[in-house]
Amino acid sequence: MADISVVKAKGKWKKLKLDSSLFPKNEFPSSLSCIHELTDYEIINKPASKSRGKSHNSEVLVPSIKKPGKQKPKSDSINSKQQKEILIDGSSRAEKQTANKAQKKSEPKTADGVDSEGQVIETPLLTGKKKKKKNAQKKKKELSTEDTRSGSKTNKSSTDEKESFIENVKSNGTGMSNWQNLFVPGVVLKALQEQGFSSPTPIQGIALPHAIRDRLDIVGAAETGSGKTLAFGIPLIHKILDYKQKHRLEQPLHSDDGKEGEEESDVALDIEDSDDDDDDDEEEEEGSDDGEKMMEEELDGSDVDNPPDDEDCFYIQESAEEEPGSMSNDVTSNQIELRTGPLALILQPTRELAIQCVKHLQAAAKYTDMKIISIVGGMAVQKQQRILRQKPEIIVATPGRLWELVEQNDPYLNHLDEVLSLVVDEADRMVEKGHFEELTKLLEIMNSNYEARKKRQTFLFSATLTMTLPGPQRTLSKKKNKLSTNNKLALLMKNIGMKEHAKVIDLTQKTGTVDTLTETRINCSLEDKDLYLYYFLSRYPGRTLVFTNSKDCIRRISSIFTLLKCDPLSLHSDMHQKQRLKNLEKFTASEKALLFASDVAARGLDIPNVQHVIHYQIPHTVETYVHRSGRTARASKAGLSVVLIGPDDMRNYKKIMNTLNRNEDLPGFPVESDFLPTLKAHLTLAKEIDTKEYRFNKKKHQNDWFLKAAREMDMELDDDQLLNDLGDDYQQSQHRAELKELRYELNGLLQQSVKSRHFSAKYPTKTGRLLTHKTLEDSKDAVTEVKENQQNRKRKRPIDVSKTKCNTVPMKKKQRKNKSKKKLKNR
Ligand SMILES: Nc1ncnc2c1ncn2[C@@H]1O[C@H](COP(=O)(O)OP(=O)(O)OP(=O)(O)O)[C@@H](O)[C@H]1O
Repeated sequence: MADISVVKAKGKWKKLKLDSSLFPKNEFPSSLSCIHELTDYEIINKPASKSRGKSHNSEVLVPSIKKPGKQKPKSDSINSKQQKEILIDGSSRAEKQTANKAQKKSEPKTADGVDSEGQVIETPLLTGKKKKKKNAQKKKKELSTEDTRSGSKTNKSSTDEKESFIENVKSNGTGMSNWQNLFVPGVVLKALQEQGFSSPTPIQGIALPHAIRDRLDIVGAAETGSGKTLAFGIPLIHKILDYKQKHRLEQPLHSDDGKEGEEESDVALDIEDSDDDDDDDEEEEEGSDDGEKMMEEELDGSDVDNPPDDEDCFYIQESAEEEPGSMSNDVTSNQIELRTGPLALILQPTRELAIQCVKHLQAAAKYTDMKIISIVGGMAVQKQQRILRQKPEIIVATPGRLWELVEQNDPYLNHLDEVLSLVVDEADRMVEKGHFEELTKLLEIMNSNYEARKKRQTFLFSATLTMTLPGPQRTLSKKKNKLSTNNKLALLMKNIGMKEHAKVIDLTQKTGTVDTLTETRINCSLEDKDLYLYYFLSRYPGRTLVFTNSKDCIRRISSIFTLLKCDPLSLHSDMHQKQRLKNLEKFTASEKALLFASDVAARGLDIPNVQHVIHYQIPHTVETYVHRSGRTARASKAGLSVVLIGPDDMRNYKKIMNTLNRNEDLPGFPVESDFLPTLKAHLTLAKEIDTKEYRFNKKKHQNDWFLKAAREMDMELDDDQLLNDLGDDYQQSQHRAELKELRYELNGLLQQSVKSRHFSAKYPTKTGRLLTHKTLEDSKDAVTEVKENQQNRKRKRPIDVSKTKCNTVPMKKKQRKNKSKKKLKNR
């Protein structure tokens, strides 16, 4: 084990002017905003302890910055505040204070000087005094209760953070500078820049420093499409890069193509040229030239025994710890590290989400050698076991399949309890039926390793997390369900081993949905739902996602709309995984694609530029409404949601609106009724064909099944009794001919353009133009149409919600009585 160098501080920390000449090749690290220099110190060499895992008090690590100029000796002892400033360099004063608080919070939970992950925390030795410790503990207690509370206070502070973040972004303008101070590794920044992510989203801007710099567990709630994946994904990548850097071993260089060397220099573009001046030859060539002394840090950073009880001392570990959040460029694949299991685990509720999450993370980790894979149901188990043998750093999994592999004693998954980071995405969904059991079993295994659990960083994210967590005005319809979900979530947070001082970031709005989403409704009878859907799809072609409450409904409307040449795709849980993914791909590929989906697609799916979401039936829960609607209007883009409200949907619709604090009814979607008769004719014909085909095929299918079963059992069937009557051959061919004719007729109708009914040869000339038939396609985009319609209505007369036919906001009893009295009078 390497010796430890102890630094005895003699001088003061002095702020240096930032100058690109301080860095090799004039590469000024974009994330750096300040450097302090220790003006005088003495290095005392101390032998390192042989025991690992022991606490070490208050190591303070020298920032890995090339020291320019000479150091002026000064006699003052080191000031703790100044030390901290160095370690959280690049952050604002407020951030520094937060960091200090966060440090204080984490101290008493673990051994002194080691944070919850067993990493060295930047607390000076001088805090050893009892009184100060007590104060710090008191403060920590206050802070942690404030943070973990999901009530208004936390919400308010998240809102404040959001406001100040938005202000910052505004004042910074566009450009990657908005990522500064968020401690994003340079390699990741480079990938983000390539993707055009010039600015972090609010959840990213707020979560990243807390996760990376403060190393806090995070409970995050933000609207759909707000970039939550990277809000937890970047800290994960950061942690793994950090880990790899600390645990690299020498490995024969890959001399074949020199690719890695190239990658390395690429990677160095945006990154701080820090302390990667290690023993590795290749890195010496590529790396920094300042000749600073570095050493490898031990796995948990706690290898220092008996630190001197000297207030002015701190340690330089041989690989000097970087400031929290900073990351060197030393992340290429010519290193291996001592690990036997994955470093991070992300749990997702659906297969599609897991696969999508892998894609997002792979894009962000493009310039690292990190392996990120998915373990999901519906794929061959053997194939997944093979992939696990490649030792991926990050596993994104659905609980069911992961548990199956754990049960089969997969050697790599035997080390699941050692992961450094754990994410439970869509956490409120994960505690629902179908996931909770496996999740609990997985957590039991993961938490069996107490030490690892203490070090682990945990993230719980969802767009509707705070709807499930108790809070003001978040009441859900069924109290029983609500309680059980709350209990489960509380249980999850406990079982998951989230730390007491987890940071709760709630950026969800009172209305539950994003500002860029336009929400509308169409009230209609049950039978007319198909007609309005057909109207919408024909008039506003664009990538449209239609949600239904049942698979049977998807099957029915799929076949009708196929006959109507709308080319629908479908997605539901009864489909084979391959077909599901294929359909998703097709939907993503075409700008005018139509997808009929069950709620398996409601959460998380990030399909670019979905223009419209239609709720064919109102969902059963408010969360589902929010998630379904959130498939459009993502990443600040505009989107439209239309709810088709039949009489049966009214109750749930009202409840959802109430839960989402809507004082007004959703605006009605403007429908030009002139087009409806023609569309109805198409639809009627399509339904007739569908019914006839369906009935015949069903009977035929049953007969085939019976005949096959009888053959297998060597039985003779009495045709008349058991088999459906399909008619004789002649009748059957007549039936087929009839269907063919109907199809021919329908196709003929579909080829004609749909015109408005009310056109006559007489027309008003005052307009100065000849009025012609309006065709169905003559329309603006749906969002513009809704907005213009709303403006026109406002101009004409103020909307009195209580008098509109489609009013769905619950009326008070008294109002209702008055209304019926008036009606009686009028009669
Ligand atoms: N900083 C950024 N700038 C621009 N786009 C971003 C940024 N971060 C993420 N995105 C993009 O925004 C989209 C939505 O991100 P993401 O899927 O993470 O949202 P989410 O909050 O998890 O949504 P949901 O709650 O629906 O799961 C993605 O296409 C992602 O690539």
